[in-house]
Amino acid sequence: MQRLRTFLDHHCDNEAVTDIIDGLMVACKDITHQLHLGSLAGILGSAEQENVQGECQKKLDVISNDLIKDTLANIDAVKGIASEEEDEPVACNANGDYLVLFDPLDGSSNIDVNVTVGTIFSILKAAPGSDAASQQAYLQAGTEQVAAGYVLYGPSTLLVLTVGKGVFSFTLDPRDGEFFLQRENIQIPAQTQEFAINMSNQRFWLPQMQNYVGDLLQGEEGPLGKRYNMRWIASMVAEIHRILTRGGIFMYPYDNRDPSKPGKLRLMYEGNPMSMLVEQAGGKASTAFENIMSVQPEGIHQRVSVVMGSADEVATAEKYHA
Ligand SMILES: O=P(O)(O)OC[C@H]1O[C@](O)(COP(=O)(O)O)[C@@H](O)[C@@H]1O
Ligand SMILES: [Mg+2]
Ligand SMILES: [Mg+2]
Repeated sequence: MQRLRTFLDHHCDNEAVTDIIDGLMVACKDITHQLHLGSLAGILGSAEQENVQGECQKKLDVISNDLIKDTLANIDAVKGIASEEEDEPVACNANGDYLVLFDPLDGSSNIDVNVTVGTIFSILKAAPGSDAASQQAYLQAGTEQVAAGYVLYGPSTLLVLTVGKGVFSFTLDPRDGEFFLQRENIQIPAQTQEFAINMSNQRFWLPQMQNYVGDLLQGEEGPLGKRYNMRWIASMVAEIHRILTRGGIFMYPYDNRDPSKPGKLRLMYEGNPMSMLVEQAGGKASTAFENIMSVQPEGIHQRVSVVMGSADEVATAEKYHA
């Protein structure tokens, strides 16, 4: 079995990116440990404070953010970081060439019920002379990502990674703290009969999305002519991992619950990295109107509509919006 570092040394022809991914995994192993301790360490529950997006932070959101931030700040190649849990970007090493954007703990509403959560990350090259303390340095489209991935904290801790040459997954062996290569060149089946969406928002979606999901629900009696199954874990990492394992379509579309928040998921550290993984695995990642990775970001915490997974099914969803 191949160790992560050995794999990266052969597969990733960029030493700086290898160091960043390797370093990031040190923090993710610490997060695994904290999650395993859970209530024994008194770290479940709310941190009694809000992040910049007005969302109530969990203690573990804050702990995970600090672990990743401190680890990355000590890696020479990292020029700056942007996180869901930081209002503004944080400059790290002036001589670094890379920017790391992350969601330290995705699906954190699931922590207290002991359901799968994850860390999502995206790595961008910093423009020469850019100021890593300013948002402007980070506002690059998803197509510019040099690497992306997530760590899923479930029954096992897994890393799923792309450096632009396919998607690979690694399992953490808790006995020696090493990640080992498990699946190579992961491919998402083009067709599916499984969808994931939070149905409780149905009345807030655009009419096009209501029509599409309405037709999914009609199954073999409707225009799509097949019966669908539904899943909703409320943890994007877990949903995307299912899709990378057996196909499916995951949607968190625009809705009009709150006009200041068109869509729930964040472009730069949720939408873009997951889109890179899905596309590298032969799937499709769309806002329902355009490719997510083509969206030009205007802010690091910008939200985006997400429709991603099996290529043919995402294309069908897009047709309803054409
Ligand atoms: O609670 P809802 O509306 O079902 O939303 C669930 C979605 O929100 C998220 O939890 C957002 O991520 P955070 O937990 O990092 O804020 C996704 O993982 C998930 O898909
Ligand atoms: Mg998230
Ligand atoms: Mg989060």
